[in-house]
Amino acid sequence: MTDAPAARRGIPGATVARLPVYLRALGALAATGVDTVSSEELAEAAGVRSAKLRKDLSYLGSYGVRGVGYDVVRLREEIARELGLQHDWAVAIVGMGNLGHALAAYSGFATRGFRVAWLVDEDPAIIGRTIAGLTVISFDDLASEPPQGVIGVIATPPTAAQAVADRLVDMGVHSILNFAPCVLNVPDGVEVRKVDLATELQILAFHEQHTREEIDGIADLAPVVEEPKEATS
Ligand SMILES: NC(=O)c1ccc[n+]([C@@H]2O[C@H](COP(=O)([O-])OP(=O)(O)OC[C@H]3O[C@@H](n4cnc5c(N)ncnc54)[C@H](O)[C@@H]3O)[C@@H](O)[C@H]2O)c1
Repeated sequence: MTDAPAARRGIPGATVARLPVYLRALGALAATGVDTVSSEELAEAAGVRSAKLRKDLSYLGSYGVRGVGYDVVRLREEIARELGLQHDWAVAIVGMGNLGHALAAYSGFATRGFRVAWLVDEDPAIIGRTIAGLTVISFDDLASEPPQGVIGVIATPPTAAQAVADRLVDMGVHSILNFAPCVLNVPDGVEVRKVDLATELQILAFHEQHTREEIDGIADLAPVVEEPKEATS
């Protein structure tokens, strides 16, 4: 089912972005006791077309068995291995305001193999506080023992985000998840992923506006039905 060397060859970014979706769908199937799944069933559970799913999984060297489908446990392992999820990753959250608090308390990171290990802020009123069982430290504290293989999460105001990214990169961080609404400049070899709920809402607003225009347009084109005249005598 798997050709491991093939899985090491270049996988398109869009495919990588869908692998966690397949993983989540497979997890849900496994939880209900499903052993094997067809590409059509898995594609439907993941919300993609089955041809796309098959193409994506072919990059991992997974082709399934004709007439049987994919072994759920095995495919989960293969995707998890490709994503580097066989071991826990430590996460440092920088900026312990509203968002930082919520992220630190989010149990979904731990269940997916991400251990929030450091909480960082610059505000002396916040440093030393305990949030979700961890003590908030300063950047200098973090820099005194630069963490290895850590994923940095930026939850500071945008005005501070570039300086925070620079400090994380100086410490050897190669992977950053940026929640601040700004573009970060980082050297080659550093991967930045951006989360921006406001942008997502703007895209939905666009969709909503055009849907309404279509509905209004259809209403304008609808034939006018004349009310029956009442008898006068
Ligand atoms: N991506 C999204 O969908 C989304 C959603 C909500 C908020 N945000 C963004 O997340 C960020 C945080 O929002 P919030 O509401 O938690 O803000 P907040 O003001 O409540 O918290 C910001 C925290 O960052 C700390 N901080 C500032 N500069 C710092 C630095 N140089 N080093 C370390 N810590 C520093 C502050 O002391 C504060 O505790 C903002 O940029 C906001 O726009 C993004």
